[in-house]
Amino acid sequence: MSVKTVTIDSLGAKGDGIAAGPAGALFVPFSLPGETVGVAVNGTVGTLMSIATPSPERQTPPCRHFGPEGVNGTCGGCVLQHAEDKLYHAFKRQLVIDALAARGIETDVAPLVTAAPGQRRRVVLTARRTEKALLLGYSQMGSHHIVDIVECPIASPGIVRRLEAIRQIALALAASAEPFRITVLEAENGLDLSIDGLTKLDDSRRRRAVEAVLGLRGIARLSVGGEVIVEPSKPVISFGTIPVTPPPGAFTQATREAEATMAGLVLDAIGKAKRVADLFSGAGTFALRIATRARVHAVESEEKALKALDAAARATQGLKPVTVERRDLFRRPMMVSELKAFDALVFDPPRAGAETQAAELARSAVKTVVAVSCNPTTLARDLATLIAGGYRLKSVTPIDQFLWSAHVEAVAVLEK
Ligand SMILES: C[S@@+](CC[C@H](N)C(=O)[O-])C[C@H]1O[C@@H](n2cnc3c(N)ncnc32)[C@H](O)[C@@H]1O
Repeated sequence: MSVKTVTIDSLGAKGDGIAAGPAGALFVPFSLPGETVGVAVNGTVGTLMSIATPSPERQTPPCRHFGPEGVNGTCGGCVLQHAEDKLYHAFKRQLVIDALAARGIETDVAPLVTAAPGQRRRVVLTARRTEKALLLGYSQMGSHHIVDIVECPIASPGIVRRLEAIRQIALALAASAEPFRITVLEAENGLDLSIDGLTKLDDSRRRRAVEAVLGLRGIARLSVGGEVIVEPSKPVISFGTIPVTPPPGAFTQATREAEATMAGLVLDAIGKAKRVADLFSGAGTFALRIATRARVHAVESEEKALKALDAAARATQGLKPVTVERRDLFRRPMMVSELKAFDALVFDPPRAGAETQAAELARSAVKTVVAVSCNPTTLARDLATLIAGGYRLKSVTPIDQFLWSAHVEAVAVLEK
């Protein structure tokens, strides 16, 4: 390993600074464009050792776990706390612009809808018992080491306030030094904790975990491997005005604010459409809101999510008809013949995108299509397919949901 002085030219897609290194691009985490930095070079990665000329857009990271002055960042949850908002926001929007341009799509990308600290209602923590205590936090960047957290400025105050309670429950569950994951969702009536990766849960640990939850305030449900262990009150979140109990560990948008923005864009785009399909619907984030004004068919591969959606629709007065279909849309996309039933369609796939579905959709006559995405690269690929099939791209809005990460959401509206 050698130590070198380099100047950072730009930010890469993962938020690392990029410099010209001896063997091509050198990626330097926690550096910013224009900075001259000392780095320990190991292949294509430079570990930041010192900053000779800091960028005027460098700021003191708000979280103590990010690393001293942004040098040698420790907690793997964030990559860009050291960048001022203007630079950080431009970086996020540019991720979408670049991904579209790489597919030959030149369009006006709307300003970024920004995120603020304290908004995350859903975080995924890792816990591991040690000889003396319990580590609870995020994995350190590039390693399995868990950074034990006492604060987390991205998480909602309701989660941060209960970190100690989560720690007590995790301690009751942990049988060995094996790490396990805790998905924490702040529901409207308390935390919904869903544990994965615990290989065994004997009766005494189960009992201790139940006692821990019942002795604490503010925990709505604890599940292990999808099984509900204790549920002092059914966790509820609302999609618009419609209450839903999501299944343990289910996908939910990570912030209410980003979800509301995405849902608003979806509802604006579908306008007065009467028959709408919601593909990759999850537990009904968009479908249930759409059902306040149009008939909706929700398609999703997770049975429990669909059950939650269906139960919420049945329990809510005054909605238009909602139908649900369990289907693997990668293997069995909705075909052109089926798509005839709809005048608008929303699709919100996982990071892999919706390649096969986009190909069918491109050949369809569905008038309005809204693509919601957490991955600009696959979004751009799927949009290119739709555009080649005759769709016109009306708008693309980037939305920040994962503050200080290199992830960005986007909502694209198309018409034929
Ligand atoms: C990004 S989430 C969006 C969920 C929902 N639209 C929302 O906003 O809450 C993607 C959803 O796609 C579902 N999914 C993943 N692979 C799928 C597949 N092959 N076919 C159908 N649904 C799938 C996941 O279960 C998840 O609910």
